[in-house]
Amino acid sequence: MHIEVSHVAKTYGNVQAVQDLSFTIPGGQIFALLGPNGAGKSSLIRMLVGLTLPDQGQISVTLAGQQHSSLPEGCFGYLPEDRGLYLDKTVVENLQYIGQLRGLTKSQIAEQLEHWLQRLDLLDKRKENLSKLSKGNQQKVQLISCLMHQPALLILDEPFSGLDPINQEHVLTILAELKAKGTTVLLSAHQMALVERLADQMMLLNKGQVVAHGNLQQVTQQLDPKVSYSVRFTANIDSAKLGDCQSVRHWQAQSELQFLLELHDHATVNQLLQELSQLGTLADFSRQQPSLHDLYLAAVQHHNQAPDTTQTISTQSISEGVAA
Ligand SMILES: Nc1ncnc2c1ncn2[C@@H]1O[C@H](COP(=O)(O)OP(=O)(O)OP(=O)(O)O)[C@@H](O)[C@H]1O
Repeated sequence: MHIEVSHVAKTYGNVQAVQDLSFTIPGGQIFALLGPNGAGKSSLIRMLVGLTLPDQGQISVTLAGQQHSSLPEGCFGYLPEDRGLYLDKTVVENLQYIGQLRGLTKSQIAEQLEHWLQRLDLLDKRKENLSKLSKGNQQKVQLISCLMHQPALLILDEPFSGLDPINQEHVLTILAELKAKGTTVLLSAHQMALVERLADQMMLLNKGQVVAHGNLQQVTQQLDPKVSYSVRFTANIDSAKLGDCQSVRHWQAQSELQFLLELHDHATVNQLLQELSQLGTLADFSRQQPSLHDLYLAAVQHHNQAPDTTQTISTQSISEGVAA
């Protein structure tokens, strides 16, 4: 299994939902699409599963040595954004029906049901109508419906949405186990902290464009993290004097005593400490590493403000706006 997406674009009316996207998913990888609402994640997924066609570009899928222009029926499990099970049927009825559609035998269905209902803590809900289940439990049933036929590829549109932290961890573990068995996974998500623990590749989208793409290290680099330093003084200082420090490029007050500082490129931490100690007694000093989540928020904000959004922000600073 190998998926190649080449210069794919999709427009709805005057909305460019997906703009010239290219990427490759080698078999056995977990590939995550991230991005704010309307970034184009679901539009891309719908093209991949063949629900819509790209306006431009190609999708090529290599499966067992054969090339296809879309995903062959039956080789993948798809969790759609609009969940599609029968609310007036029980959990078991829904899953039996899906299993039959997938060509599983009765005993295979029974085996899969036993395994997954137990795994996802749904055994006691098996005879309940879906309409009686919480959103999170409905989501878990929907997930089982994608897993029952043990597909080589899983395409999951927001698999973590509606799940509590414990169930998010459950799903994370299940996906990691499936990957270990060779399953390829393409998922979209908003939960960056979860995805960064799981994904081999991440593609961060905004307005249908790539903001950053690669493994965690590459994506972090592309988002151009600026290291900053947090300092807390034991007593009030004349904060205006922070702007006079030779080593300080930007500063921002976090409280009366605490400040966030960014260094000039040529400045050293020693120089900073010396200058700060002349302003007051330091109670605390630490290096701040922004999380991927924070970097991403800043990058999307920057991308949205840029007059020409066909440029990616990968080489631009994400730390503007902190008044000196
Ligand atoms: N069928 C459609 N008809 C018209 N516009 C659409 C259609 N599907 C998507 N769009 C538009 O395309 C853009 C991308 O939407 P898409 O659903 O792909 O984003 P998304 O990243 O999946 O967002 P979310 O995180 O909210 O699910 C949005 O502006 C959306 O309004």
